[in-house]
Amino acid sequence: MAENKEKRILNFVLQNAVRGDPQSVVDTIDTYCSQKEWAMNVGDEKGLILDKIVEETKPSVLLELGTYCGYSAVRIAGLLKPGARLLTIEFNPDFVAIAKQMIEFAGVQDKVKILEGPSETIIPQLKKKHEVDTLDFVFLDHWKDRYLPDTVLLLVMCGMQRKGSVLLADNVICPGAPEFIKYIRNNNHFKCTNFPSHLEYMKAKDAMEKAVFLGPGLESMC
Ligand SMILES: CNc1ncnc2c1ncn2[C@@H]1O[C@H](/C=C/CNC(=O)c2cc(-c3ccc(F)cc3)cc(O)c2O)[C@@H](O)[C@H]1O
Ligand SMILES: [Mg+2]
Repeated sequence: MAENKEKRILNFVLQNAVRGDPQSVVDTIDTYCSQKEWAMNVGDEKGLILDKIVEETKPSVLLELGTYCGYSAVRIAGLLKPGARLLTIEFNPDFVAIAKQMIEFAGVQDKVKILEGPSETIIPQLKKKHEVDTLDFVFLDHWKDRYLPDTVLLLVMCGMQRKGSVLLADNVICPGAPEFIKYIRNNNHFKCTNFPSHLEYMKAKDAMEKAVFLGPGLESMC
């Protein structure tokens, strides 16, 4: 198996984190990625913003786009109430394998289900194949130019957002998601809040955008 950065991150966790302890896994990844090799995890500073928004939303059904190594999946799962579940979509099979082991090591495999494949294919399957009625929380952290099309897909799938559903997008400054931001801030069915922060493990400015769905207008009733 080719040794790559993601494998080195996983091995560092397996050797240094406490099995069954999500916070320990998150802290260990942050230690490795801040001291040894940078990686595109949401990280500790933006992670605290993510934590707060998950805790105040008290979601039961969550979706993440872009699992990568499973850092945010483990972080979110550690905050969920009993019975709540996180579906996380990832199309890179190598990253799926890494994230699966990361999630199992953290002991949150009963709360997290990795859906392997492209979001544009899996989102339309959520209702029928994955028994999702509506989503309480969606974390966008995949390719930045896919934030907008996938948000529209989630809305168009009718009922994928209920009144009060929360969309949280990483990296709206760095690398940036300008089309998504323009759309969501001008859509009067969403109430948006920006959370300034910094790029994970760096000094560069970044931000997260929270968009609360206010409910469908008559024109979008399905
Ligand atoms: C399009 N549909 C898709 N369906 C399923 N999985 C998808 C996916 N797109 C991407 N993915 C996966 O999500 C992940 C992609 C994440 C993209 N994230 C970034 O590009 C990113 C990039 C930076 C970054 C910032 C500054 C810089 F200099 C270099 C990088 C920081 C971040 O926090 C980021 O999230 C991968 O695991 C990829 O395989
Ligand atoms: Mg990110």
